[in-house]
Amino acid sequence: MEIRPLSRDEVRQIDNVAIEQYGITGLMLMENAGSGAARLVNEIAPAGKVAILCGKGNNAGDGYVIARHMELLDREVKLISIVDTESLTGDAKANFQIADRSKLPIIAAADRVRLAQELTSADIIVDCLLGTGATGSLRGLFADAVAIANQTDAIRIAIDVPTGIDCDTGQIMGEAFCAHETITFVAHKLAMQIPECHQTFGRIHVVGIGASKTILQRFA
Ligand SMILES: NC(=O)C1=CN([C@@H]2O[C@H](COP(=O)(O)OP(=O)(O)OC[C@H]3O[C@@H](n4cnc5c(N)ncnc54)[C@H](O)[C@@H]3O)[C@@H](O)[C@H]2O)[C@H](O)CC1
Ligand SMILES: [K+]
Repeated sequence: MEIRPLSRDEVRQIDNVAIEQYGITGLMLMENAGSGAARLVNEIAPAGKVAILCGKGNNAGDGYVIARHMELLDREVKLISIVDTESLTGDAKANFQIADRSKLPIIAAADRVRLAQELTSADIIVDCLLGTGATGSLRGLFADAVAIANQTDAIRIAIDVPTGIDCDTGQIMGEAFCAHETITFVAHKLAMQIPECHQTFGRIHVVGIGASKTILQRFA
């Protein structure tokens, strides 16, 4: 089903309708998002060590789901959290806990040096730092993580939206994760129509998250 490019607010509406009116839970949406993204990462880059950079919100939550499914695909994967995992909440916290209890490697990278160490050894870097919830210029280690990732020769795959670019306006908030591939959920985002942004998004793939046709029809 072809959906026109959506704004962050429209994507949020889909989430809210799915959860509040249809009884689809946020965890179901995140599981669909993460498992679909994991399969696509495996297709795009079928070999090599995968490092998943995680921030604080549900984009990070996707990363914890992606890691679990990458391991099931027999891939070598590690998670790098640039925030204190104690600060995670909601569905992101739930999937962090599942990943942690599943003994998936989760590294707390609290500074640039550790980030650089962990990222230079990765063949594929998956950006789960910020998604549609990003606001303003990148703060703290978020800017460092993007800069370091951009300097590696790893394959860079952004989840939902590359960190550092506004998904509606295409404005770059400091520096943006320069993705070779972007795996976005439900539909293209408005900024993906802006020619100048194409080098930040790279090749774009759309993954459904289980919101039913009746929900999506309003945006067809
Ligand atoms: N329907 C869907 O498409 C689904 C999308 N999913 C994923 O959820 C994210 C959106 O999650 P949200 O928690 O709203 O936002 P983020 O993960 O982007 O994080 C926001 C979080 O990060 C901090 N923050 C915001 N701006 C900055 C900044 N400039 N510098 C540093 N830190 C920042 C702040 O703490 C915010 O709370 C979406 O993109 C998808 O990946 C769901 O998984 C499933 C349904
Ligand atoms: K991202």
